[in-house]
Formats: sequence, C-alpha cells, structure tokens
Amino acid sequence: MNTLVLASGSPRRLQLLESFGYACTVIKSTIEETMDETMSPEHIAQELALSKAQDVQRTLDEPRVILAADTLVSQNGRLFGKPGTIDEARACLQLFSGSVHQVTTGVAICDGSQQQLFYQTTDVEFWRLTEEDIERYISTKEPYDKAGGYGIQGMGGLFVKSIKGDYYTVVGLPIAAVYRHLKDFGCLPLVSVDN
Ligand SMILES: Cc1cn([C@H]2C[C@H](O)[C@@H](COP(=O)(O)OP(=O)(O)OP(=O)(O)O)O2)c(=O)[nH]c1=O
Repeated sequence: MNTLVLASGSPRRLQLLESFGYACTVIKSTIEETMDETMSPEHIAQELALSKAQDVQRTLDEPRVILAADTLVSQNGRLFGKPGTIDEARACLQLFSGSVHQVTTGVAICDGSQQQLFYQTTDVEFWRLTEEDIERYISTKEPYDKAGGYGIQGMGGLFVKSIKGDYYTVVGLPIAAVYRHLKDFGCLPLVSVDN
C-alpha cells in the first residue's frame, strides 16, 4: 500500500491524517504563498495547493503520493490569509463578528503520473463578539498561524454560532473528500482491529 507524503507544515493537517489512520512523511514546501486577489478563493486555494505539491515533488528521487492543501477565508469578495499583525487579527475578528464568512480549502494530490485538484467551502457564522472577547482571544496568540485569524478547533470555537458544510474543511483538510480521492492513488488508511 502507498504511504503518503504530506507537503504541509500545518500540525493540524498531519494530526488529522494520522488520527484517521494515514501514515505520513512530512516534507514542507518552501514556496512563497502569493495570491492574485482578482481570482476566486476556490481557484487560489487549489492553485496554491498544487504549487506546494509540485514544489515537494521536485525534491523527491522517486514517485510518491503527495498531498498538499491551502486554506483561505473570504467574506463579501475579500480574502483573508493569516494575520501578520495584531491589528490584522483584530480587523478579521471584528468583521466576522455577528456575520457569516466562508472557509475554502483546496487540495492537490499527485504521484508523478496523475494529479487531482479539488476544494470544499464551509460557511461559518460567528456570534456577535465584544471587544473583550476579541482582545482576550488575540492574547492567546492563536490567531497568527491560521487563515482568518482564528482556529475553530481551539478557543476560536467559542465564537462559532453555526457552520454549514464540512467541519474539517475549516480546520484545514476536508478529510472525507480526501479519503475518496486518495483511494484512486492506492492510498488507504490503516485500520486497527482492536476496536
Ligand atoms: C479557519 C481556520 C484555519 N486554520 C488553519 C489551517 C491552516 O494550517 C492555516 C491556513 O494556512 P495554510 O497556508 O493553508 O497552511 P499552513 O501555512 O498552516 O501550512 P502549509 O502551507 O505548509 O500547508 O489555517 C485552522 O487551523 N483552524 C481554523 O479554524
């Protein structure tokens, strides 16, 4: 059975794949993540995922199944990556307060002979946040390595009123869709017989 090369430095993506039984080798891509903001979030997320996968593919001596992903947040046509400063983190959370935004994760899987690109988008609705909610949250430092400046799987989950779509897409990898695509590459999770 084929094991997976995860072309991502995201601890969440590794944890998710491992918790669903995939054996992974991590090789982080070193591409500069630039985006053409005139393109749709779906297009950008898939293109960035593909660039990450291809970057790692170039470093390998033999063909392996490589998976890469990219997560972007958008609202009313505006794109939000990872906040670089406290002001950017605050601005994201103020905009998301009491409203709905979209989280899109694009995924690229390739093995040298075939490549598959897909994405999923989930709507996330936030409760109305107070200034204190936002300041306390920013002080956790949780926003900085996450698109849109929050983590639904962490303290950011306290702000989420509802979601429409796949939860794992928000965390950074739509695992059920990934499972379906990985089967085409002969890559299956290990199944424990203990439980
Ligand atoms: C919205 C949201 C994003 N995120 C994370 C998922 C991604 O790790 C990150 C978006 O940045 P990405 O550029 O997609 O990924 P990354 O830089 O962490 O890792 P790599 O490029 O090496 O693959 O935001 C959460 O963990 N929880 C959330 O609720």
